[in-house]
Amino acid sequence: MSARNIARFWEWGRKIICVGRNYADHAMELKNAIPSEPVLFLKPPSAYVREGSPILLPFYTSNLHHEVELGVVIGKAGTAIPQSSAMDHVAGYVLCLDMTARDVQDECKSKGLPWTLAKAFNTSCPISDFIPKEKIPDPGSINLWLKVNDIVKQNGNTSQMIFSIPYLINYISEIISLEEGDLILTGTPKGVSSVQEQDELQAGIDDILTMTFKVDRKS
Ligand SMILES: O=C([O-])CC(=O)C(=O)O
Ligand SMILES: [Mg+2]
Repeated sequence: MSARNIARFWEWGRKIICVGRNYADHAMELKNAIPSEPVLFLKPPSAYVREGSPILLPFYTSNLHHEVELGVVIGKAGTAIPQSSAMDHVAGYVLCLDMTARDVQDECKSKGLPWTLAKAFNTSCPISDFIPKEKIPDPGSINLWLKVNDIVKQNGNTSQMIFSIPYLINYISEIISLEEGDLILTGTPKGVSSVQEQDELQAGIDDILTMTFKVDRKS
């Protein structure tokens, strides 16, 4: 058997830890308070979808939203990782979409229920190719954008994050040990909106990378 390749980390079946409300402008557009601690939730590895395969609309939503996010790929395991050495645990990055059934999430919020149905369904985590760490020397200052059918919906900069990547790695790893091949989704800037069957989503990071996904209904 050949050695495992971090550039195909999504095949390893490791955790996807998502941070919510990490950009004040997005927290405000959904009328949420600015958090004083990171808001965390999980997606299963079955949420991954790669370019060439569609994002499938769950049958139980009529308001599926896109959220473009920077994903941080963990390359070295650790528990209670100090902020000062947090970046040593990063292997690279991916561009991610945190697909969210917003109507279902709103219902979960009002009933005090977990967000699993809203956030963790099959194809709820489209990802780009792996970006080695060296290609993004300053992940705290890059532009993320997303277009639906060629119309710009999201355009934010990671400098707007409330909690930085080292802060998040320290905070998360105090609670949930990080393993090689885990992915952290770092939250979305403002501009989230509804997508429909047959829409085309294009997203990118500066001039580093773009990715394209189509929305479809399960046949
Ligand atoms: O659903 C939400 O608004 C929370 C979230 O994932 C984000 O802020 O990226
Ligand atoms: Mg999100």
